[in-house]
Amino acid sequence: MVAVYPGGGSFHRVHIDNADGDGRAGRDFGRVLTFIYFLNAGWTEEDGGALRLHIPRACEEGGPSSDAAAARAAGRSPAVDVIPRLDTLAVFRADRVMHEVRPCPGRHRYAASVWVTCGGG
Ligand SMILES: O=C(O)CCC(=O)C(=O)O
Ligand SMILES: [Fe+2]
Repeated sequence: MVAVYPGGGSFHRVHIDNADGDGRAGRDFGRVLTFIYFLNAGWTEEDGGALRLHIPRACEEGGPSSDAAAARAAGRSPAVDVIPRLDTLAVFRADRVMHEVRPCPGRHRYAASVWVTCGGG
């Protein structure tokens, strides 16, 4: 799927791509992995539209980083922002990683998404 955010503050609220875990109950097509390839030449942090990945607690096993611990202590979930520059590929667990698209104030933002599925459907 290719998606365009047309500027004007467009965004995508916090969500998960497969809310049904491994998809066996048939929701969200059993998505287990998300690949997002960004198509925006010359995009900078100032253009907004970051893909914000909220780090699940399971990824902190073996010792949370001090950044993650500080974020949780402040009542926030630790997160990583991916700037949607041309030729950047983001890959994450579709059934575990909450994420969002931060507001795009000006430019059109393009991204191609592919989901790997397992069961479900
Ligand atoms: O374009 C992006 O960075 C993410 C889009 C997304 O989360 C989705 O389509 O489910
Ligand atoms: Fe998503």
